[in-house]
Amino acid sequence: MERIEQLLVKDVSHSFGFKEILKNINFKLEKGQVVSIVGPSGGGKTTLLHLCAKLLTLEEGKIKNSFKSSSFAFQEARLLPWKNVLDNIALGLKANKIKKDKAQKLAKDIALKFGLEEDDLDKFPKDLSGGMKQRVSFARALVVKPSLLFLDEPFSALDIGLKKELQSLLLKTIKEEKLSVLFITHDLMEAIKLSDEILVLKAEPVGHIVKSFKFDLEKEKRDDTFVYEQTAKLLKDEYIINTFELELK
Ligand SMILES: Nc1ncnc2c1ncn2[C@@H]1O[C@H](COP(=O)(O)OP(=O)(O)OP(=O)(O)O)[C@@H](O)[C@H]1O
Repeated sequence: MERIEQLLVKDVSHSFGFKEILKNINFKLEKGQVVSIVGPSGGGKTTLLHLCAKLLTLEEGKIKNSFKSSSFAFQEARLLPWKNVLDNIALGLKANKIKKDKAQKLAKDIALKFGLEEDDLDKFPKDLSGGMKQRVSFARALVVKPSLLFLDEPFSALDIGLKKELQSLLLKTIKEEKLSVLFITHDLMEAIKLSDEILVLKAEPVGHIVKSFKFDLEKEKRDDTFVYEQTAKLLKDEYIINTFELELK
């Protein structure tokens, strides 16, 4: 029998010292699904993502991750400065004990797919633009073919063209490889474009989920008009207004 791949978060709370950051967080992420956590700065999004990815020790509640494998891409690319593009991408493959020749080939294929040029492959991170670093970071996260991908605001530092390009590549990968994604963002439009479900995390008095939104339209069919319309609708929702402390004009 095939095992069910899912991420189950149950009654999770977290504090740093005496400061409570998250309280009673519950949600589920299933195979092939994209769930985003949106909320204002300081609300505990990164803390929650890190708990889910086991980058932080869980104190209270349960997190059950039955996905076969997972990987992570951060807002800053976090490349190793002493390794070139190809070796940075191949890093995870090396950890998975894949032979060097094969690892280099897989790394090259995905680098080209993510818009890097042949000439870029032996460059070091210091010689790359921010956008190129982000492409490398994405390629590195996806080359290992994870079944679950954790994303920490991966598009926030990118210009609008590159943002759209990488988002489309991500959507394509999600569909083709049945990739599941948990990502955090404070960009509502991005969340609407990419998610099956959006969880709204409010900071006050302690980080908690106040509402969830689901979209029926397939992600590939969401054009700019859909995203703008849904954003306008959400911006009128009292939970969103309250969470982001928006003023109605
Ligand atoms: N290691 C830590 N030790 C102590 N406090 C921390 C630690 N990490 C985060 N915090 C605090 O926890 C709170 C939530 O931080 P977190 O980074 O999870 O929020 P966020 O919603 O991701 O914000 P942003 O969007 O600005 O990254 C903040 O008040 C932060 O100062």
